[in-house]
Amino acid sequence: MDPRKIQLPREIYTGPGVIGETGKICSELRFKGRVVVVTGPTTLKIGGEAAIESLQDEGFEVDQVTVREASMGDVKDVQDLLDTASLVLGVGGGKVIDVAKMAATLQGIHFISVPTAASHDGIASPRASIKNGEGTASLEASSPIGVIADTEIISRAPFRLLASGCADIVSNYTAIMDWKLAHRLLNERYSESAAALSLMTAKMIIRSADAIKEGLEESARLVVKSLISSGIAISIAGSSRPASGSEHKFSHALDVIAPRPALHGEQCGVGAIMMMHLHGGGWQFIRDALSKMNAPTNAYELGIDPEYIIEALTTAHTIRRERYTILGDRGLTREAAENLAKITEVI
Ligand SMILES: NC(=O)c1ccc[n+]([C@@H]2O[C@H](COP(=O)([O-])OP(=O)(O)OC[C@H]3O[C@@H](n4cnc5c(N)ncnc54)[C@H](O)[C@@H]3O)[C@@H](O)[C@H]2O)c1
Ligand SMILES: O=P(O)(O)OC[C@@H](O)CO
Ligand SMILES: [Zn+2]
Repeated sequence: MDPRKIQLPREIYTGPGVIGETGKICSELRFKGRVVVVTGPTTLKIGGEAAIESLQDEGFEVDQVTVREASMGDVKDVQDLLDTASLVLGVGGGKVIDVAKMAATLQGIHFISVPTAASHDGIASPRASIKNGEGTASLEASSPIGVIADTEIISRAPFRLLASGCADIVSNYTAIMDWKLAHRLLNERYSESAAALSLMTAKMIIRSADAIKEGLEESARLVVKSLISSGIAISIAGSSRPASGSEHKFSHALDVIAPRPALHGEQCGVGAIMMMHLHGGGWQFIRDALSKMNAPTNAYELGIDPEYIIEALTTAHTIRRERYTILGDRGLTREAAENLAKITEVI
């Protein structure tokens, strides 16, 4: 990505009921004709139908497609439908948004992000995490031209998804520490402003932990804005560095190894506890913050066998090798991984 360029969403709507204005918003953004709405199996009913109805009321011709995973195959399936489309909308969780975002990028048309859960910070980011043969690749994509975050829908999502989004933001702490380390050791390009925004977002969500309650529209709005802010830090940096370091390597490793991975943000939060200890920082601070948000803090709460935690710790350094972190080039030995997970009470 060109370090001189910062690509951001043009319009961001956050509030109860905004999904009912999807058609009007797309018209005001000067789109017309045929659009494609990408949803997940469950999010078609949760938000897709309302968005489609609003688009049709505004005179758009709408096609809908359902995706189940965030693989290159899913991206291609969506892209094959985009020939005469002027716009793609992704209505769902992180995987749906990433597939819609990547398909629009490859097709060279605009994308609007319509999150139905506040579970990840890909809502407004210019990245797409797409599964390839070995695992998950963080691909450069175009930022959404618009975000339509209906906080009424998001507040009704399972609270676990909201807590996962909070954990994804808390994990910015160790991502920034890894980025600083790589800047000092390897003179990697570092953006003070992106780092400051990312860290401020994490500090803010921790300070607001008591206000993040199940079923509250205000809580959904607070977390959505933080996730968008984290995605904007990624835009400013031109990479996911402000929000993805060794804790994300651990999560991506778990996605490959664990038979039943937990949610992305949940895994990154537990990864941040352990990586904070590796950085010599206060892991209890991270653990207590996650606990306050009812996000998982250990293997048991992730529903993942300790053996997979240890194995993911010993292989995490092999994920995206070019991104230097506290794991170094050789990663953790098995003994060191076991010690780390025990000291931080993850296993
Ligand atoms: N591109 C980026 O910058 C970025 C950033 C963070 C995460 N990600 C990616 O996002 C994915 C994680 O996203 P996720 O945690 O949302 O997982 P996900 O996309 O698998 O969604 C989790 C589940 O929540 C359900 N869901 C969504 N909204 C709902 C609602 N309102 N009510 C009930 N169920 C609802 C979905 O149907 C799905 O079953 C990972 O693939 C991760 O790599 C990408
Ligand atoms: O680049 P990756 O590691 O997919 O990270 C993006 C996002 O998960 C940061 O919260
Ligand atoms: Zn993340």
